[in-house]
Amino acid sequence: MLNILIVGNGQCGNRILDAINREAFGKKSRLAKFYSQQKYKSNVQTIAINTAVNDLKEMKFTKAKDRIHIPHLHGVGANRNVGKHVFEDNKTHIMRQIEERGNFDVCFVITSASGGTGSSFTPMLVKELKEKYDFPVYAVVVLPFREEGTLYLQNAAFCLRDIRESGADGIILADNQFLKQMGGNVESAYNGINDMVARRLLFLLDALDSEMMMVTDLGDFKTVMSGGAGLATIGFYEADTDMPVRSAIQKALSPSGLLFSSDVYKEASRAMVIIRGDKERLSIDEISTEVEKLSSSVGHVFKGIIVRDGELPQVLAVLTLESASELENLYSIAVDAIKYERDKKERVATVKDVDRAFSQIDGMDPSY
Ligand SMILES: Nc1nc2c(ncn2[C@@H]2O[C@H](COP(=O)(O)OP(=O)(O)OP(=O)(O)O)[C@@H](O)[C@H]2O)c(=O)[nH]1
Repeated sequence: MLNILIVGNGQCGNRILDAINREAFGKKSRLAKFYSQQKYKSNVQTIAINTAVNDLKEMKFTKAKDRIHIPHLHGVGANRNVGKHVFEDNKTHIMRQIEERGNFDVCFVITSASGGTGSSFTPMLVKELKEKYDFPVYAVVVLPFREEGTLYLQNAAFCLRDIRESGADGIILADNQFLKQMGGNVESAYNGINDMVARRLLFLLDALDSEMMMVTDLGDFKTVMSGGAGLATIGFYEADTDMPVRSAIQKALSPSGLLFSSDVYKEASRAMVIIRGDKERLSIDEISTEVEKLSSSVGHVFKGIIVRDGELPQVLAVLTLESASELENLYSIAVDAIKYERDKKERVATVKDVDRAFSQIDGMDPSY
């Protein structure tokens, strides 16, 4: 049995963590977690960390003892410098909370790249974890909608770089911009995206701790994640009643199945494909053909098959990327955003008009 730690930092990280707990505890009741066992096979510990107490209160499926409030106003207002200071001041407290939960085989830290709290806490937390423990730590990072503004874009660019430099064993990307077709308004898009990420992570955890017909395990996952440029994405698809497993694999690998835009046949470096379902529906020939097609363009593909009676075929693909053209696009607009913010700051520093206006009343008092 694997011991797994999942940390959700900041609002986005908290919400995805809550979606994971909802799936794991069953959706029936808000109070299900108090009465029923979680559905994880592994020993999974979840911790939500945030500076904004309201974000923590909003969580419905994560136990109160698993929500750690780091007091700082109502968040750090997308300012990563403030966030870094707040983490540093509270590092001992945060690390003690983790230590108290025991030993782990693997850890996932979930965050948005673009806010203040999660994006600054995550690289620092990963660094602390890597210095203290020897289990692998993977960051699950949500990229912003491109129209969300210059501060979010520049945060995303610096956050990703910081996470890579933190010693993380890999970064799994999910992109709000790419996934925004999930829902009509922002809230339902968020919920849809959070559910997608939660479902994929739970499937992965299940697969890493399963008795499989063909086995993939944590060791294989580590090998996949260590390939490429340290960046990865996850694809998933559940077949309809009549869909052959071959089509489900193709769909999981196609843009509509992925969390981050990529042509995996061109950009992937290593992969792990796990197929789960009723034995009758899992044609070994079809599976082998599709996996060979992928391995002929990406190199090594680990293959896992989990037999579950009565289940429709579901396919999960973890893919590390050796190049990511979409990330290059993001960085090129982030550079414009950084320049824009810098120029604005310089302008504000040199423009004295407002000071001049105020100085006109220096030494005067209001008369009533
Ligand atoms: N997918 C998804 N993205 C979210 C969600 N909530 C916020 N985001 C995205 O996260 C980014 C903002 O980061 P947050 O996680 O809200 O910020 P934070 O880490 O709490 O930091 P501060 O609020 O600045 O202290 C934006 O790009 C949002 O689009 C969510 O529930 N799901």
